[in-house]
Amino acid sequence: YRSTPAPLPPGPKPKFITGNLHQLPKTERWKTYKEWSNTYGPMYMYRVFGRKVIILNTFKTINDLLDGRSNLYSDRPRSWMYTEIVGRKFSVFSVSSQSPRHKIYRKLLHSGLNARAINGYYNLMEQEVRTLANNLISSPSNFVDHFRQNAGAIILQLAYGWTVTGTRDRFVVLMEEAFLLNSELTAPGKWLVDVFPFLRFVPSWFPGGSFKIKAEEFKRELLAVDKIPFDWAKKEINSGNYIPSFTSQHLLPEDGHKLDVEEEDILKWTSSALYVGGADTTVAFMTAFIAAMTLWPSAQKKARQEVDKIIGARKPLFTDQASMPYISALIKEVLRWAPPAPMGLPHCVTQDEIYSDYFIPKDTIIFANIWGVSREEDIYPNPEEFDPERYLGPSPQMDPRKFVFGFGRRLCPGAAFAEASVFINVTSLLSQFTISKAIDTNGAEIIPNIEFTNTVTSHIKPFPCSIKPRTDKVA
Ligand code: HEM
Repeated sequence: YRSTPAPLPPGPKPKFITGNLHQLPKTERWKTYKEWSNTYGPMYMYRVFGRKVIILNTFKTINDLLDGRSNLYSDRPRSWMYTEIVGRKFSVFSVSSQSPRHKIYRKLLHSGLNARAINGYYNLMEQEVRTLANNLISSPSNFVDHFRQNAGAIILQLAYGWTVTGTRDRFVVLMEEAFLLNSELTAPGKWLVDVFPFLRFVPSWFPGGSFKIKAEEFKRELLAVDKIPFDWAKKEINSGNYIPSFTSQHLLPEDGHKLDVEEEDILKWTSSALYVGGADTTVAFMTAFIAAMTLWPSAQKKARQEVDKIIGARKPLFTDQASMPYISALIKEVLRWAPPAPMGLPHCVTQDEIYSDYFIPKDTIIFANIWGVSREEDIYPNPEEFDPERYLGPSPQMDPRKFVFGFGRRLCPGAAFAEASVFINVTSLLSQFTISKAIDTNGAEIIPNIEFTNTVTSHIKPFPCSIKPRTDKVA
């Protein structure tokens, strides 16, 4: 133990080798992390084997460090298994903030997701919301599958020019597998090689080396996710018969030059990041929207009044948002009430630091408890209550977009795109459907129990509700 210039942040007492692994919560971990802050304060540290992890639980600590000192706090943790052996080092989500690739990726993503680019996706979103509405009419209880198809169809067409057909679409299934693999691979404390890096030299047939066989499988499968859609798009583009997409726009640059191997690799990683970052999060949002509308009919009623007044029988346009304060507030409130990524993604600090009289060593993993901020009572009184009016009136509460999309140099590049796409979906669904509680066999309303999955993008687990075409409109 070397002496440190200031004490390390407080935290639960670690065990000798495994640290706090045995205490890590298995369900809705953000809730336990918020409870721990009652004991240890807004910033505390735990350990998993030798690795130090800090959880920031208040808007102030998060804003001071991840935004205020973003030049130091925007790295991602490296791990032997995930980033090195399975080879995810160059993925957009894992790339080091110190790698030149980080800036290149962000610039490229911005080119495909900025306000002007988003206008170009309007027809696609509009066409897909019609498919979504038809699917909801024919099988309303499968609403999550329909949201998945909707998000997948928009993003796969945007990224590769791929047209999704049905819920079991080949590429949608491929991408869904990637989510499962990624969450298995990144579970804390799962791989011994991250604790004892010398194990990477052990051959796969030797005791303790079998993880290498698993690693090869993961590598192959994850590579397929990035490569198969990209190679498909390339083939279409070369044939001359293709739907314009992010990939086609960059594979055929205006100056006519042919991409070299490195440029192609960059494009491949950014196209797949669009899907990985964009599909699951919008599904989580739309599911939470349905849950909120089921539980709070008065908010639904007010929102629908605004939709009927401003949009009436025509299609919603992006520009309508400016004249729909209640809908804008409702979208903010869904983001706050059920943040799609409640713990965000891990950040990592690139040098020794002091904050609030505590020492934060270089390479410490930092998580922002986004959900914790959404429940800070000083900022959001009565935080479990879904109430869009928080953001209206003379003294509005803080806009949750300040924290649900992440921080510093890692801020979500898809935020504006996500908002545009959920705006079209939310207004269209409110204008065409009534969402209410399901009725049990005795004719009583079922109050859904809201529970979230413990994953990076957290989804509300299946719950009963009723989604019906509005009786006052023609289905
Ligand atoms: C409601 C929807 C969304 C939410 C709540 C959300 C939230 C987040 C959060 C919390 C992060 C981590 C930021 C950090 O590390 O501090 C992130 C990163 C990212 N998001 Fe989103 N996101 C959403 C939609 C999208 C969409 C639609 C796309 C693309 C089409 C996208 C692409 C990405 C990418 C590529 C990153 C990685 C950025 C990096 O590591 O540099 N996201 N998002």
